[in-house]
Amino acid sequence: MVIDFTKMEGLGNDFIMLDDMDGELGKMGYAALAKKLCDRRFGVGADGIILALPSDSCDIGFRIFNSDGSEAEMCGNGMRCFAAFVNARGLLSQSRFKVETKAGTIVPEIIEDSGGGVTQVCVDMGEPVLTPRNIPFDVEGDRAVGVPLTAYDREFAITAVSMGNPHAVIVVDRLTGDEPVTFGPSIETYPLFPEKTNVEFVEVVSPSEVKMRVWERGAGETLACGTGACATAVATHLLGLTGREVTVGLKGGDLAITWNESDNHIMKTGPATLAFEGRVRVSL
Ligand SMILES: N[C@H](CCC[C@H](N)C(=O)O)C(=O)O
Repeated sequence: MVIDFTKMEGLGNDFIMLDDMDGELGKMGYAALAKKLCDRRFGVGADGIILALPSDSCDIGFRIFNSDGSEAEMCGNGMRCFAAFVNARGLLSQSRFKVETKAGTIVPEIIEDSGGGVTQVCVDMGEPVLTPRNIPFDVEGDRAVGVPLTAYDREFAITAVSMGNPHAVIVVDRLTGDEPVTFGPSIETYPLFPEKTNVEFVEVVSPSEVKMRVWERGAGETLACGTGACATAVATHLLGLTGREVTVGLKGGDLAITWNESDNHIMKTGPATLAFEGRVRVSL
């Protein structure tokens, strides 16, 4: 099958954007397609694929598959790219729309075309989920804040948050940068996370600024993680370390996160960038 695609990235977290409104790609199997296309040697190369799909409940549907073929409930950087993609393809004409995802209804709004293929997008990411059984994180209680967990003979204090997808946020005194590859794989697959987890290592710079490095479930270390930035802002606020407006500094750049006191929604603002468009012949 010959497939037209658009390659986009949000702070270096890169995705192959695919229009599957006619369902033809789904017949190949999205998981196998993701593994094939995301391979950085034998394919196009990306952290994941993102599909535009019909929806009965929202303006449009969204699914994301990691580079290992696993499906995630949501993707924050990918949602910004998705908004710019569906707008550029004319699938939707409005700048603010409702998207059906496995994490519920998500509302992106295109706020500025910065030129050069860069679009600024603000996404209403919905409410964070803090109850461990709904993350899921198999510990008692109605919140998991600073829960001790040992990996590689080192104890970590885990604050678990779901943004539709699970996150284990760990605050460290000072980031060395090698935490994700050193500790990420063992925490991602820790038995207390029955659906595995994304893992964020965080250094608090001030009450309004943190630095974060991430090991993503199903993708490994990435340059940025949008849902992870939201989970980080929630976790550091719960720990009393930051306010409700936080700039999260990632390897790929900064994301502005606000956790609204009024409606408990998380707002995330950042860029979506067009890398290139292409056509690929795939046989699975
Ligand atoms: N690897 C994640 C999905 C992508 C999330 C990340 N790229 C983002 O920007 O939120 C998971 O399996 O939950």
